[in-house]
Order: sequence, then structure tokens, then C-alpha cells
Amino acid sequence: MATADMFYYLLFLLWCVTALLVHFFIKTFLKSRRQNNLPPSPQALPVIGHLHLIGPVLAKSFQTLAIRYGPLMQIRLGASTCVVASNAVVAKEIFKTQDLNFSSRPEFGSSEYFIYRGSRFVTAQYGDYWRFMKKLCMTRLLSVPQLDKFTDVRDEEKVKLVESVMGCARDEKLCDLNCELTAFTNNTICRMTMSTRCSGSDTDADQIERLVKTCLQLAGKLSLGDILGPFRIFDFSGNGKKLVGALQTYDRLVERVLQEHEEKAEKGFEEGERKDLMDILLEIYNDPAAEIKLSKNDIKFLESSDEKIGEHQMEYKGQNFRYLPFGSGRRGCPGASLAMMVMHAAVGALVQCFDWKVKDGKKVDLTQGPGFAAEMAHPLVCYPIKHMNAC
Ligand code: HEM
Repeated sequence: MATADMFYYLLFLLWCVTALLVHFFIKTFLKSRRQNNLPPSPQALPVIGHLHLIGPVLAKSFQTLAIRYGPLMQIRLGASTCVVASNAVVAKEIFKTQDLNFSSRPEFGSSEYFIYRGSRFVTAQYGDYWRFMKKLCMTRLLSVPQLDKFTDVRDEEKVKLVESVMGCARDEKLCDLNCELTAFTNNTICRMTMSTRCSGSDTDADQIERLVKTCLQLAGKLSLGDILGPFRIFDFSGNGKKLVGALQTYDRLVERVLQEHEEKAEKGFEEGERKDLMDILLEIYNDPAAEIKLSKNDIKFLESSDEKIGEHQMEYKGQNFRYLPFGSGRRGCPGASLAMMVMHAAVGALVQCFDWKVKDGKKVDLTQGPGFAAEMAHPLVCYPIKHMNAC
């Protein structure tokens, strides 16, 4: 080999070694600088991170860790890293002072199986699409005048709830309040969004309810797959496939309801005729002057975005940072007013019409379950006793 060639090989080797060393030093320097700004974190294990510190009830595990590591800590669950805030001062900093910096939402593990990917408002990036959808919710779909148009629907569903519980009271049977309230809220919201009881078959609402529930459960399980990082695409549990199946059935069902609504719109609405949420969304879909062109998937996904409605009494709209059932700031829940209207009506009727005796005379078991929404570990099952002359 000629001396000149040798010289160039050596030069190339020297260049590679120098590049590697510079890369290594820059990385170490940046890492130490970045780490200085990170919140405190427990000692992590390789690969699993802090998974070994997490029990079945996520909120409880975070609470225990927060006592030791403070109100803002960084937790790594396998391949996913998150920051946990757990007191009012930090919550206020995030939701108020730094609201804009926290306005986007990450995609969860189920996104690759989600046929409405890109139409997910709840996990949308902060931007034009999110702004348009939020305005639409606040000014049209969930505005107070629109909610007022459905007072009769809420009243009818409340009566059905009371009748169903009355049946248990008459037969001295146990009443599963979780089932009763889920049916009540789903029926109310289904009727407000797509008038399912008024068109097509009576079982639409039931089927949609079951499918939305299945999809939420599967999506929850798949979100846990985030801890596997890129390996989640192998769908070891098979839940991805099941989610696609359930979503396709949901899609066919809503497509049919959508067509019925389109046919009705083509015939034209009568003066003062009430429009449900799907009618309003179709109007915007067909409006050439709309700020953002809605797709049919946007409509189908929005129709599934109802949530189970629970019980709260204190200030709930996001100004009391110790208590944030509906979130706060710009990503706060636009359905809070509807949730509170429906929940107040139901709880009021159930307290006014019945006394309640817990099964076996025990106290109500308030143990928290494993879900993200802090559900009860054991559903509330009681004997309703009809009040004299009530209802
Ligand atoms: C008791 C019942 C409900 C609770 C506890 C609840 C809770 C929440 C919370 C905590 C958030 C904020 C999530 C975040 O920060 O990313 C949220 C957002 C949202 N909620 Fe609710 N919600 C309820 C009912 C409803 C209802 C009835 C609807 C619609 C009919 C609804 C539609 C939405 C939407 C569209 C968002 C996303 C808002 C955005 O990203 O800007 N929610 N909800």
C-alpha cells in the first residue's frame, strides 16, 4: 500500500474517533444540563423504569410516591415518561400560568388501531383543528341554548330511571346503581346527539353504548402497551385486532344513522323543528364557508365522545385547583355543564323518591378501582325503599 494511501486511512480513522468523542461529550454535557432541570424521580430500573413501584391503582401509587418525591415528579413507565403533578400550587402553574405550554395532548398506544385517527379531538394537538372543534362545542353543540332544547329528553330519561328503580323497590330487589346510571346517561346523550330512540330500531342506543364501552376498555388496555415502546405494534395481547373489529362495527352502525340524518336534511327541516348534534355537525360538514372542513370521521368520532357522569358538589369548573374533575384551562371539559345538569337531575330524583339501604347493612365501600377515572372498585348495589307518597 502506498504511503499516501496509508496517510489518508489514518486521517480517516482519526476523523472517526474525533467525531465519536465529540458526539459523546456533547451528549453527556446536554444530558447533565437537561437532567438539572428535570423534576425529582425515584431510582429507575433498566428497561422497566419505575413500573415496579406502580400498583393496580395508579392514583394511589402516584400519591405514595409524591409523599416522598414532592408535588412534581418524573415517572418512567417502560418506554413512556410522564410528569406527575399532585398539589394545587403545581396544578395552578400548569393549568393557568403555563397553560399554553401544556395545551397539546399525546397520542396513546391505541392510535395505530384507531380508524378515526386524526379525528380525535380529546387527544388533538393544540392548533387550528382543535381551536375549531372547541369553538364548535362551546358555541353550538354544548352551548346552554342547545342544551335547553333537550330538557324534555332529560326529563323523560329521568322518569325511566326512577321507574326502573321503582321496579326494584316493589320487588324488594337489589339495585345496581352503576348499571342504572350508565344506562340513564348513555340514553340521554345518545338521544341528544343522534336521536337514536326516534329513528331506526330501538336497540341502536344499546348497541352503541356497548360498542363505545368495549372500545374504551380496549383502548385503555392498549394504552398500557405504551410501556412497550415500539414493540407495541406486535399486538401481543390481540386487543389491537379486537379494537379494530369493534370500531368497524361501530362505524357501520353510525354510518347508517348518519345516512338517515342526511336523508332527513335533504327533505328539509320544518319551521322550529329541533336539530340534534348530528344534524348540526352535518350542517357544518356541508357548509363550504366553514373555517375547517369537517370529515365524516370527525362527526362519527365526536358522536362517541360522551363520558359517564359522576357526582361532585364543590366548584368544579377549574378554578379550584385542589379539585379538577373536568380539568381546567383551555383543555378543560366542554361537556361539564351537560354533565352537571344530568347528574343533578338523577341524584335529586333518586334521593327524593327513595331511601337507600346498603346490601347486608354494610357501609358503602369507597375503595378506589384501577381505572383512570377513579371509579369505585365495587359498584354501588343497594336496596331502594320507596318514600311514602313520593314520586
Ligand atoms: C362527569 C362527566 C365528565 C367528566 C368527569 C369529564 C372530565 C373531563 C376532563 C378531566 C377533561 C380534560 C382532559 C384533558 O385535560 O385533556 C375532559 C375533556 C373533554 N370532555 Fe369531558 N368530562 C365529562 C363529561 C363530558 C361530556 C358529557 C362530554 C360531551 C358530551 C365531554 C366532552 C369532552 C371533550 C370533547 C373534551 C376535550 C376538550 C379539549 O380537549 O379541549 N365530557 N373531560
